[in-house]
Amino acid sequence: MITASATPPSPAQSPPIIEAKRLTKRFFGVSAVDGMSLTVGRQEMVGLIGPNGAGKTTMFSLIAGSLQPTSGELWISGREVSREAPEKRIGHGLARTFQIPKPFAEMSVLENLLVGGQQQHGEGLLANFLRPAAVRAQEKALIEKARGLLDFVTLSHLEHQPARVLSGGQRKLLELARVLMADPDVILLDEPAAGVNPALLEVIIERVFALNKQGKSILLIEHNMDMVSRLCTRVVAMALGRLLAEGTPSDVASNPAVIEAYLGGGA
Ligand SMILES: Nc1ncnc2c1ncn2[C@@H]1O[C@H](COP(=O)(O)OP(=O)(O)OP(=O)(O)O)[C@@H](O)[C@H]1O
Repeated sequence: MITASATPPSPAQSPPIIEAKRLTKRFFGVSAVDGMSLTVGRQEMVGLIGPNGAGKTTMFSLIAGSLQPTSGELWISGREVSREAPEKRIGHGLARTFQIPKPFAEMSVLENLLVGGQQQHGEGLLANFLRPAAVRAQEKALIEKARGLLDFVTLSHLEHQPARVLSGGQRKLLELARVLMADPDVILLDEPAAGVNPALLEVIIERVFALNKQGKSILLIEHNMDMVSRLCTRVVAMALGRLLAEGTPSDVASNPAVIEAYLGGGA
């Protein structure tokens, strides 16, 4: 018998896609992140701000799994993943971009998307020998997907160019396309506006907005408050590894403790 409980939960009812509970990371006795909690709801776009050295990037590394917490817990979609490897978290729909993308400079823009390390039949010589048609079909599908994503990030015209010719902003767009190859549900975006010229910045803002509208949850580290307030409904501010304030972009930007942290470089 079908009951009401068989209905899939709405975004509002389902557990947060990211839930960090009292995360702490100490390096040689110094706490880069110190009892930090935050949540990102399904289809939510949350800004993570704070002065240099606040612990934002360390927080991303703890969420992505490239760093293990000294203490605290991390949950993805209601499942505890605190000790899981980064690859397993990717399998749970989590992706992360880097502040300074490092594409393979001599490979073409398209090839950079194809080396994304997806599970392919063609990975083994044996598979190539035994199932050549399946391998070819999968390669074709991957190329089509990569081309679609290059179109989405407005880089189609550069498909065959080596990645080294890309500007800083174009590298950010390629980085976005790279993580989209894995079909993530939630994306950790690390300073997508840094070093990007104003024209391309508008493209990045518009593309990030479109991804959120498509249903992707986003946690955005950004110093550009204009971008944060245009994109995010909720902002989390941290300083000295701790939560400082949380609320709407305008509430957080006018919070005296946040202003003091930016002026004084701490909290
Ligand atoms: N691997 C490490 N070893 C030692 N200390 C570290 C390490 N990584 C980060 N830290 C320290 O932890 C603190 C937080 O750094 P983090 O890079 O997370 O800050 P941030 O908010 O991302 O800064 P920014 O805005 O400048 O990128 C800093 O004091 C930094 O020096």
